[in-house]
Amino acid sequence: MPLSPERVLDVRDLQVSVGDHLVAVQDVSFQIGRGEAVGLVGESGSGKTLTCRAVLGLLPTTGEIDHGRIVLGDGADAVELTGARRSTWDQVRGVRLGAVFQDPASYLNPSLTVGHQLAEQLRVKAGLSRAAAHRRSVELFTEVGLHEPESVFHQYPHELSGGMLQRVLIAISVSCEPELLIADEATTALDVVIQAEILELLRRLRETHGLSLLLVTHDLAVVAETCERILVMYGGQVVESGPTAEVLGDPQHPYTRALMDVATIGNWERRTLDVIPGQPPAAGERMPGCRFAPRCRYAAAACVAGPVPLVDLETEGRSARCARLGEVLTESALEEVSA
Ligand SMILES: Nc1ncnc2c1ncn2[C@@H]1O[C@H](COP(=O)(O)OP(=O)(O)OP(=O)(O)O)[C@@H](O)[C@H]1O
Repeated sequence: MPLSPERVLDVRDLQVSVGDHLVAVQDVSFQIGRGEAVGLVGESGSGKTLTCRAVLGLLPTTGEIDHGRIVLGDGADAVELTGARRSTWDQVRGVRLGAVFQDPASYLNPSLTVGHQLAEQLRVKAGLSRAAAHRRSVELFTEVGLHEPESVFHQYPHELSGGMLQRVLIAISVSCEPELLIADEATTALDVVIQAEILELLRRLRETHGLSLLLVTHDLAVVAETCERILVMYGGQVVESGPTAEVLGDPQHPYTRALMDVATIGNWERRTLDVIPGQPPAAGERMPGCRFAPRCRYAAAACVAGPVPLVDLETEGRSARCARLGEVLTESALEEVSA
């Protein structure tokens, strides 16, 4: 899909703490262009969900943005979301920003029909009349692939399967034509066939609605198929980013390489890199240098001496946070290690 230079999201220098001022997301910056799909990957606990929730203004009660800027839209439509008031969130969330999560049932009211919940959103957020909201709801249910949409309209969440509920939630999320849809592990709990259908639906919605997508997943294959760009997070930081094909074709950070190795041996269900000894750092864990160093087979003194910045690479749009950039992931170094 051709990219427009127009931005729908600009996140700069984001830091998020949880609990007793434990820093869980640190120094995170990225942009999403109009119509662009960006994949956010990393092990469990790497800060993907907190990053998304910071953008959505839905941090847990113990979570807060310490600093950084989150701007939705560009030019005259730009809105600063950090520190936004409730009235701003009412105009943004569910309208310009949509979201779907892993467990759709918990985002729906069990005592109201799914049609009522979508129609209500259209009435409140898009100002449609009762009759128009009903008509549009049925159209949207059809568009997201729900068969017999009129009868689905009158069903309650417990009467629908996980895949159907996710379709309902997607219909609700795109009902007000948002600029950006955040999908946080939206297909993780589904079986592979339904997962593929939902991903196909997201791809189609991108085309028909001009949606931008921030897709959080632990599945690199999904990112490879769906996203133009990838952000790899580790220990609360972005460690590598760039065009998906280039990053996955020639990773520059040992962590990205490790993720790819794990993906290749089909170990992702366990969602830890147990092929590499050690655990990822916990939120708030202070480390002077690279947060991956204790688990990195290439770690040297330079890696733990001090903070390692995210550095722009020669290839446009690529960056990586490694003290030994260009030194360790060369063909010869890899051969040496695997020998
Ligand atoms: N409400 C909370 N209270 C305390 N710590 C939290 C809270 N939410 C997240 N954390 C911690 O912050 C860090 C980042 O968590 P986050 O949920 O963003 O990771 P993630 O990459 O989305 O993981 P997963 O793939 O498991 O969802 C983790 O160390 C996690 O334990």
